[in-house]
Amino acid sequence: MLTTRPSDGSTAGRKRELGFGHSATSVLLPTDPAHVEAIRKSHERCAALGLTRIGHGDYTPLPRADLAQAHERNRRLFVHAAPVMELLLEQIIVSKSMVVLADTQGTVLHSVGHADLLERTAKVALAPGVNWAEASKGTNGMGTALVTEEPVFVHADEHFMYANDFLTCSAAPIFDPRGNLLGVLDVTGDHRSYHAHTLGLVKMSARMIENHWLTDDCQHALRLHFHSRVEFIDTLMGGILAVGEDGRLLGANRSALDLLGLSPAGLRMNSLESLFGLGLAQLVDQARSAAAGPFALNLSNGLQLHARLQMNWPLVRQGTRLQPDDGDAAAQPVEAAGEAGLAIAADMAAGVAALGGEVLACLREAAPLPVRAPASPAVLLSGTAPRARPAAEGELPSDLSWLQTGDAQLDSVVAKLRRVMDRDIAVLILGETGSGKEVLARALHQESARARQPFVAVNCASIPESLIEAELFGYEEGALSGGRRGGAVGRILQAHGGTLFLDEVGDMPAGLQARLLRVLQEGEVMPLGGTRPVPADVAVVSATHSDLRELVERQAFREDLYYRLNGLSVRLPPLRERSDLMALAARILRSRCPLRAPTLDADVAQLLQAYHWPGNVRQLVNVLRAAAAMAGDEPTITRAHLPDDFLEDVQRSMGRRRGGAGTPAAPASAEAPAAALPPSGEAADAGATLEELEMQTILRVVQELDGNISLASKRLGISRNTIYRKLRRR
Ligand SMILES: Nc1ncnc2c1ncn2[C@@H]1O[C@H](COP(=O)(O)OP(=O)(O)OP(=O)(O)O)[C@@H](O)[C@H]1O
Repeated sequence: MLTTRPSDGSTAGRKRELGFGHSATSVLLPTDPAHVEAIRKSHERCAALGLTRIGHGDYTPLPRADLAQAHERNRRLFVHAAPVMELLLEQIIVSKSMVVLADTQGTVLHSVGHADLLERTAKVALAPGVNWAEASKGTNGMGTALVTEEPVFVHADEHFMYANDFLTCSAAPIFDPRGNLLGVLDVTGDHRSYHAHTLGLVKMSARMIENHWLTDDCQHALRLHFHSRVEFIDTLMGGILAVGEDGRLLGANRSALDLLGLSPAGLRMNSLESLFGLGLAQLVDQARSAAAGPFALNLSNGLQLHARLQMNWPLVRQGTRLQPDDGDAAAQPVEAAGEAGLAIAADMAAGVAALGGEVLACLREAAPLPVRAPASPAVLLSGTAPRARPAAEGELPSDLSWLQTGDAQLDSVVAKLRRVMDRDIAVLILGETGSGKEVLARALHQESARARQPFVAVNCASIPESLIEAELFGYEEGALSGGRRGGAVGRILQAHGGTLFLDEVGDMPAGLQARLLRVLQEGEVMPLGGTRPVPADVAVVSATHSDLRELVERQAFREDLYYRLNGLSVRLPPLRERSDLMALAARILRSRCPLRAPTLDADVAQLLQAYHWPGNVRQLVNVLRAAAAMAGDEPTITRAHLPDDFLEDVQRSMGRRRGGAGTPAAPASAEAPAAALPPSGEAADAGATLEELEMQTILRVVQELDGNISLASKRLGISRNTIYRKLRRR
């Protein structure tokens, strides 16, 4: 523990006595004014949010279903990060620390470290599902790095809450090649395990994840690797630019932005021509004439860079354009396709060497007890990095056929979509909440020619109205008070080349509808505060549970936008109308327990088939996940394993059906759960409309659960967004 705590929480007097194992040693903490200022500002933010230093924060993990959704949303990040995290852990294994990955909301997605590494309490607090956003835990590595979007080190009493004084954290944000924040990587340990190089290792690891993301994203694009020093081209310090066949810049790693002095928004405004004064064909010619070696590139500011080109397909020249070879034997790949990016392990080994060979030695020496033997250099260099496990929950569709589990209505939806695919026809998906609209949109993207490009989902109902414009269109630096340095690329441009999924599109504010229409018609976006429109090539898929036509009639939705979005509309059937419930159930159980999925006993199967599923597939997923957990190692799920609230609901709806009383067994509205759950305690208002009954039920459940929207969403079988939206409209 720290021997002293400055009464004002300041970071002055930074030479602190730290107990290190049994032998106390003194450590010089960073005195960099920028660091001191960053911590001070973070404390100010926490105080402004009403947090107190004596507060403890809530360490309850997200409910399982919400965590599964977070895993699903961040599956790609996990796949790229997991092997890097294992290797990072190897480097710090002796330092009593955990390596943690959190999403942009600060929710822990994955953490690795040995059970003995941290005291149990801290280990539990770093478990998946716990939130470390600055707004909930005060100043801390993950939360503060997410707010500032800069790497940060938070040591001992630099944490805003005294409860976290015993920790030391080093965190670095992770960005995609277009500059969008993906999450944060962090090393947290007992404060006695402080080591000056940890932040360096974390930054390096975050860059490694970003480089692998870029290489994967742009594996069919041409990549320019460069640095001002030739020996650094293929190191973590090397810049990488991904270039499209037409010379457009598709993405860059952080080193490239640093070397070129560009922000992510600035990248979009530039091309090969504007940066290097060269077209793509000339660049390739230059690379070829340099034979196998690097070639020189001159920036307009006079700086000389050394570069090499890499692509995974041969190019042929067509006049001034280049295009993939269609069989011309004379066309040579600029470089052999075998090298699909640097191996992660080799990256780490090179990175450690770059940080200074003494790092590992220091970390090892500092440790009183090596917990696990570090990987041998042979393992580090051979490229046999630990493989990422597939995310435990939530399979993702690989294409449309993934959705064909035996329902004729679904088959017909898939057939229609295949007919319009890749034809620049906007698709509108209609369906009740939880029926799988986003899953269908993803499957469509995966099967389309745009599959290697981004799929960007925007939930128009969950973004506050004041932020949605900046979120969609992006902004230039200075255009937004409180905006980030360098501006931000909006969601539309993030989807460039890929698919933009507008969920709950009926909730888009009226003012924005006109701007969106212009983007769709003109194929370009003007970021807030921008002076030049930026081309945006996106396939648009939108979804809604509302009756858009009715919104148009009520003039709540623009008719011209409606027709623009509705090139083809398809209706996803609600689960109660589907004939493939058993096949879906089997899939969900398989994804939950891949090795030994339990089966359903006949009674449960009958019950599931008779139920009307107001929350659709989402509710089925929740019920089966809970039942599978209850069943544990038992091979069959019986009624006893089903959640109580679900059984009560089944009984209530069956009772209603038996009693008749004119109550439909299946809800009539898309947002139907309220119809399935009339208010308990007092009798429902006989004269109330279905909508009013629904609202009464939502309010009752939210009240019963002390305002816990996540639990209410599980109980009602509708998404949290839907609850928030309905409560807002009250
Ligand atoms: N065919 C399917 N197989 C397995 N799981 C599915 C399938 N379709 C949907 N799901 C699961 O059901 C849940 C809800 O799906 P999704 O988010 O796509 O619904 P939605 O209609 O977009 O919901 P909302 O209207 O609330 O946004 C997710 O957990 C998803 O993984």
